[in-house]
Parts: sequence; structure tokens; C-alpha cells
Amino acid sequence: MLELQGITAGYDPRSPVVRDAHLTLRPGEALGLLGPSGCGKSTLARVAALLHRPDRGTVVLDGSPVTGFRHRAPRSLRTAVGVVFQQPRLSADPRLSLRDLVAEPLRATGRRHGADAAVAGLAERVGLGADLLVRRPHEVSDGQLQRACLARALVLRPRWLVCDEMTAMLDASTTAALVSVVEEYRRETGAGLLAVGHDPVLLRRWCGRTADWSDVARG
Ligand SMILES: Nc1ncnc2c1ncn2[C@@H]1O[C@H](COP(=O)(O)OP(=O)(O)OP(=O)(O)O)[C@@H](O)[C@H]1O
Repeated sequence: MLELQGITAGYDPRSPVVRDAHLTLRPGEALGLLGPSGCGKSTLARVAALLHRPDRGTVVLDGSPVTGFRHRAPRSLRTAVGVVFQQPRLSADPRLSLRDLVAEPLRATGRRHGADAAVAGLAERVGLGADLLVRRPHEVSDGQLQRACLARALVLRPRWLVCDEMTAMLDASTTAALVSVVEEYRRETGAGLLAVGHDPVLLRRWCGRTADWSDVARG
């Protein structure tokens, strides 16, 4: 289970953007979290992905209360959650080729063995040909870069996936392709998904359950 219990978080403890949020995600479940722009969805998604320390409340991941966030999160927990952000250019090192971008989590966790095969398999799955893998972020489109970012999120085979407006800047066919990659991965592995967005049509079609921000957090 991925549990967010009474999460209050933000960028200034005197005026948090997320107040007392509660959310429970069961293994294998796909939950869509809907809310208007600026309400705090991305902030909560970053807390769920262990990338942002809450001011109050507890994240419980597979039974373990999380005590450290970002680089202080234990590796076993950090690697259990894959995350895809809305803007791939903000989350991609511009110096890396797409191949190295996808392989980054393997290198960071010392798993070089079999890395080439893992990257090749995922590149094929997300629809990136060998010609694109040698390019750097500024040499590809947003959609192609987002495909690489999704492959990067899956390369450690996480039990949980957090997709924060993953398709917000993509066209309909790239959106459909990336959603189907996530769903195929989930069918194969039983991973749970938290998909954050403001498009109710997409999230209701994609996810077994949707929740509105007003049901999850206060104010
Ligand atoms: N790094 C930051 N420093 C200070 N304030 C921030 C930071 N990031 C976000 N905020 C503020 O926190 C509030 C919530 O932002 P957040 O990105 O979590 O909302 P959101 O619901 O994901 O919005 P959107 O749907 O537009 O992406 C906003 O008022 C935003 O301006």
C-alpha cells in the first residue's frame, strides 16, 4: 500500500499549499487525482514519490513509514517509486543522450549489469528507435523526450508509479501510446499508479478510481 496520512506540505511552513491530505493506493490499483490548476497536486505527487518532505503527516510505503525524503530516503524505498513529471525538459539532464537518460537510475544504483538490454527493451516499448537514443534532449521533440522519461521511470521496475500530468503537453496519439505503455507495465508487474491531472475524461478512462482534490485535502 502507498498511504498518505495527514500530509501538510509546501514551500513555506507558515502557508502550506497542501493541508491534511489523506490518500490510500492499493497494490495494482490505478487512482486518478483530479484538481484545478495550482491546488497543490504536483506538490502532493512529489511527496508521494518521496521527493518532497512534508511539514506534517506520514507517508507509509508497503508498511514502512518513510523517515527520509529526496536523497535521505532509503534506497529500497526510493527505487520502489517511479515518477514521470509534466515537463520532461525540467527533469532531463541536457548533457545526456536519451540512452544515458533512460539508464541513469541503473547507474545511480550500481546496476550496470544488463543495463544495455534493459534500456533497449524499454526504448522499443516506448517507441524510441536507435536513431533517437543517441540524441540529446534539445535534439528531440517534447513527446520523444517524455517517452524517454517514462522509460527512465520504469527501468528499475518500480512497484509504484506516480505520473504527474504526464501527458499534459502531448498530442492525442502520443498520450494514447504512453498510457498504453503504463498499462502494459502494470498488467505485467501489478504496480500501483497515482495519476495526477486536471483532465477528467482522460483520468476516468485511464484509472479504475478517481478522487477529487476536495475529497483528499482540506481547503
Ligand atoms: N518551488 C516552489 N516554490 C514556491 N511555491 C511553489 C513551488 N512550486 C509550486 N509552488 C506553489 O504551490 C502551489 C501549488 O502548486 P502545484 O504545482 O503543487 O499545483 P498543481 O495543482 O500541481 O498545479 P498545476 O495543475 O497548474 O500543475 C501554487 O500556488 C504554486 O505557485
